[in-house]
Amino acid sequence: MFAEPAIKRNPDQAAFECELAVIGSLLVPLTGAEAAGIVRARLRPEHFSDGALSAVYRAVLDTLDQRGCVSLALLKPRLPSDPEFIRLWPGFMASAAASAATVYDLPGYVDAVIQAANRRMLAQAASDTMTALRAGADPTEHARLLIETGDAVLSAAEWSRPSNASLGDAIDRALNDAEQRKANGSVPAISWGLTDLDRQTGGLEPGDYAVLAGRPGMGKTALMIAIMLAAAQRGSGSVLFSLEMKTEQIALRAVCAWASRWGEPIDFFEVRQGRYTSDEIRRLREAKAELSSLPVRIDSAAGLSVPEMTARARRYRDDFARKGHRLGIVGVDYIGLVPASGRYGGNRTNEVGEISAGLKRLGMALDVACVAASQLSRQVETRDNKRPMLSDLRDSGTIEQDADLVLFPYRESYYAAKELEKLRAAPNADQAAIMDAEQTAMDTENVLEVAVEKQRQGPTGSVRLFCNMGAGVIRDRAGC
Ligand SMILES: Nc1ncnc2c1ncn2[C@@H]1O[C@H](COP(=O)(O)OP(=O)(O)OP(=O)(O)O)[C@@H](O)[C@H]1O
Repeated sequence: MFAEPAIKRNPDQAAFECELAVIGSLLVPLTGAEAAGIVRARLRPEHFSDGALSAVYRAVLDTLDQRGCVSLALLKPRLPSDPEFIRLWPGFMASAAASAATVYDLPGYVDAVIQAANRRMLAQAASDTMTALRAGADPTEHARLLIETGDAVLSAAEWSRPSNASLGDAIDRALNDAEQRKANGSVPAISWGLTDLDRQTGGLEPGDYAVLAGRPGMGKTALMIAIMLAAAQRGSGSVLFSLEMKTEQIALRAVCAWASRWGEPIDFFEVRQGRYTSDEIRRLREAKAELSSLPVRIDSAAGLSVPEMTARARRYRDDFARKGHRLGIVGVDYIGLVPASGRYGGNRTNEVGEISAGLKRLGMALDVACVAASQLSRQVETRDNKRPMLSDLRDSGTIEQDADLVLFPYRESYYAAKELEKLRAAPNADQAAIMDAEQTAMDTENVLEVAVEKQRQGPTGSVRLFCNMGAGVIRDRAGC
């Protein structure tokens, strides 16, 4: 066994031997490329216990990619140039080649390397925290560090579920899903609770990241609440992280919307002012009883970061599971209020990119759909046609790339009402124009368009839903 200090500084001998076996497997002439396919998806250079090993791993993968095979001569230009490393690495490569894992055993070795990396990371965070706390450091800052580290460890454990990498198994799962849908009449894995939107998108899948983007007032929050409640009613537990509104405000909107689904609308603004009839309060109490039995949680803790949301969502998921429910949707209202890590020194585009990628990871790690609201810039309103376009997301970090689905809720009535106000306030009011505008405002009052502008797994298109913004109702138009 090769064990000189420049390569092997970490005391964890067993982990080091696994790292050696992994690198060795990539050096085997006939199966190196296959081994690379197995390790690449899960093992990152940082998982190795030593910078020199990370460099070797990276160099071997790059060489396999570009040349299709590895040899000491091909690797040499890609490796660290410090003299001690150069002296030791031929011996190290010989040891690695001698202890190579077979492609059959490789997943187990990869697990062991990741496990050891997580052990080191967690131990380091715990030891740094202890040292800092003993020296009087701010506990909240260190609690955040521990949550972030714990989240990274748990996410890695969830990513490493067996069989995810096998194409054959994945095809089986996809075909089984398709058969099940055929048998159940195309019931989606996670329904939006809105038939037309389900038809347009096929519903949501665990791991999907969907973004509801629009200007303020378009109905993003109302749509988010409607989706959460309807999904829960159809059996998918849902958690809404509301960074904008308090739980009580969301709850009032939810109960008014639920009580108003098919009857006379109950305006949440009026109820909040204490203005309601005895019939309305009776309907609200009935709606409350129904909603209380649904697996829905509203979490409005201020300033939650993505790792904090992930940690909390995991707890909600486990809590639901204990009660026999499955967490299906995690909603975030809205991305602009999620704090970033500070790594990008205030560069908001990069920060939004970090948050967006984190939300995609949250969905993948917890096997749930993540639905996040995002506010578009004023630029949308400088155009005659104020319907948003994908290019309006260009300033929003990598949202457009990260999202599996991008939906633009749009209410013509919002602009029609403004136009009417403007016409009425004009000094020489044009009566014909006012009548036209009144007609448009009336025709559009209960219409919410949702444009599906990006869908990774299907076509784009637009659906028209019924809305009553005062009551927060958003539902299918059927029966209107
Ligand atoms: N009683 C009411 N009658 C008509 N419209 C109403 C009523 N109450 C609220 N609204 C409208 O509903 C919209 C707010 O909906 P919602 O909060 O879902 O939008 P949003 O897109 O989330 O907005 P923001 O980004 O500002 O939070 C606003 O345009 C508001 O004017």
